[in-house]
Amino acid sequence: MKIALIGVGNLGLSIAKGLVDQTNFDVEQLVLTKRNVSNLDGWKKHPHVLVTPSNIDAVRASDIIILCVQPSQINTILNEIKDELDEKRHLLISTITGRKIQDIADVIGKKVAIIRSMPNTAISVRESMTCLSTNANGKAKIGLAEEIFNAMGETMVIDENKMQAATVVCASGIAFWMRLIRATTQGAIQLGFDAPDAKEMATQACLGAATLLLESGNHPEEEIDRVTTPMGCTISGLNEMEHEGMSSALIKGLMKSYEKISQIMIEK
Ligand SMILES: NC(=O)C1=CN([C@@H]2O[C@H](COP(=O)(O)OP(=O)(O)OC[C@H]3O[C@@H](n4cnc5c(N)ncnc54)[C@H](OP(=O)(O)O)[C@@H]3O)[C@@H](O)[C@H]2O)C=CC1
Ligand SMILES: O=C(O)[C@@H]1CCC=N1
Repeated sequence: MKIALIGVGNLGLSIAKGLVDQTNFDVEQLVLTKRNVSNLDGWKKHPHVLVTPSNIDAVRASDIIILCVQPSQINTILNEIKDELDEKRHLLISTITGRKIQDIADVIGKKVAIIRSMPNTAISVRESMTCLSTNANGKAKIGLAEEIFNAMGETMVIDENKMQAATVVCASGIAFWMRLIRATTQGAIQLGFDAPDAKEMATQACLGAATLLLESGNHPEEEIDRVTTPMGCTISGLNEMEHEGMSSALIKGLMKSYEKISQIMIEK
């Protein structure tokens, strides 16, 4: 595959790392673009990676173009590359928050296959939960998008009208889970562990909980029931957390995050 990543910042670099580390398919060429490429020198040593500030060169050299710029930057890029886009050759994959497939199609003015994706930064370690949606023009290429993102984690094809919700749960979700792990680390330090040990304990406990659910298919409460000894320490801690509003705070945070995406959608 010949892939271009346009706008390699936080997410673009994570995808680049995931792509070069995955082994499911050959990346014949990977083109990375950003305006200031000085921090991408390390990438030049990769055999199939080309670094360039030219989005047009990237589109000419690639079949699959993954757009990773901020929402406010996307229209400039689309206007810059639209004349180079070929309806038969190119697949455009957007990672842009709050931008509909139709918004992109309207700027391009061509029937190029467009797929909207929502990966997260764990794509760098091939553990992303990536949601995908498409419209009629992109349907024939949804399998190709699944192949790409399945090599770097899990994928789920969803209706486009659920993409904002998926952004909050899966992409922002990385930050939310990080904060929970950090809070657990702080608690462990207060209980007497040094910071590195506390972080390792919190992180492995989190991985263990997630793996239990993934491998058993159980509901979280079923696994909680196995841990909570009657009159024991776990239920005491858990109930105190709920009295302090833990579940409520998380749900309210997800709703606030969702509200913000509606605002991003208006700010074109
Ligand atoms: N960060 C995340 O976890 C996730 C982000 N997203 C979405 O991905 C997109 C990118 O987010 P994120 O990576 O955090 O943002 P960043 O700001 O980190 O990255 C955007 C990159 O685009 C480059 N850029 C800006 N203008 C141009 C241009 N004209 N041509 C080429 N490159 C350009 C910038 O570099 P330079 O200034 O050098 O050009 C920058 O490195 C957003 O739309 C976001 O909503 C989606 C899921 C998760
Ligand atoms: O915070 C944001 O707006 C983007 C979308 C999801 C992750 N980062």
